[in-house]
Amino acid sequence: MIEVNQLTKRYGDRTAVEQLTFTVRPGQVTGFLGPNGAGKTTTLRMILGLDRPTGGTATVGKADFRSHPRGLRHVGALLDATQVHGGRSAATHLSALARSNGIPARRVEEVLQEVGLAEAARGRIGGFSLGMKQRLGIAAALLGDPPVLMFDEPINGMDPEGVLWVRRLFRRLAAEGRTVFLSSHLMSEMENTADQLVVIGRGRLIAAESVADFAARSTRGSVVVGSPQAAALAAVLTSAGASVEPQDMTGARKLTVTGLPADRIGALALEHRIPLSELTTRTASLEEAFMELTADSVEYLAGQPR
Ligand SMILES: Nc1ncnc2c1ncn2[C@@H]1O[C@H](COP(=O)(O)OP(=O)(O)OP(=O)(O)O)[C@@H](O)[C@H]1O
Repeated sequence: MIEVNQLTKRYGDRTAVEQLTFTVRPGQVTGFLGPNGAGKTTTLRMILGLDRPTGGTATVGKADFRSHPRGLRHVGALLDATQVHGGRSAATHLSALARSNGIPARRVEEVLQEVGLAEAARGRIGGFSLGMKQRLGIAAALLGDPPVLMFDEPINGMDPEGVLWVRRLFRRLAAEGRTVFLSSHLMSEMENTADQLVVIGRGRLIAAESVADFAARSTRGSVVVGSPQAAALAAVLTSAGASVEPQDMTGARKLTVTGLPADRIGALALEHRIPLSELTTRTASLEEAFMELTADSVEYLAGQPR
């Protein structure tokens, strides 16, 4: 369990994290989402005791992380996969970590196997791809067999096979009863991986709820309607209170309608003797829900100075 309470971090007059409060529970994968610069890494660093909060607290298993002498047995974390000594081998790197954390040496081989680096274990880390470095960082996090695991953007640089592997690994770790907390700036990465979401924007909490609840909060369901008489249909629907847009630049025969349900649109078309070629309800995707809820907190919007 990770508990964050009123956590705040300021750098001079810049506020990176503002009064964040949330709980990350065991037995589930929790996604930590926010646009670039939202404060995810800063929050993870404070939970790990690597940065000192300006205010508030972050505890792991009821204890401040710094009070645990054998850190890696308690929390495994991957923050920046590129921050490893390039001259060492993966095996040497992990062996050093195992020694300094009082972890049996046999765990090194076990985690190397687990992350698929057994073959590459004796080669220099300097020659590793980003995806391999991510695997090595995950191996280090798993080394102490900890009940709590935190990963900052773990999927960056991974190929599709690696993404699939890492998703299965996170699901399995959660099924074993561990607390699994993953950051990402992409909702699509969380859609198939996470049970719960903590969403932040500009350092503030936007949502802390299940993936399903988060998706349901997006109000923007719409209906796609196709008709050979799209212009006449648009006029009818608009006068019935809907808002109507052509579905794409070329699709003069297809409309995206919000504000009226599909059955009402069908009834109106029948009433006005307008034939329909399509009538499809679209629920907003998780990605759309995320963009909608964080729209006010994106730091850098293309083409729109703030
Ligand atoms: N050491 C620091 N000194 C000054 N400002 C900082 C420092 N670290 C982070 N910040 C600022 O705090 C804010 C939050 O940064 P952080 O790296 O935590 O965001 P993030 O959500 O992890 O973003 P990304 O997805 O881009 O990695 C940013 O505006 C960043 O510029």
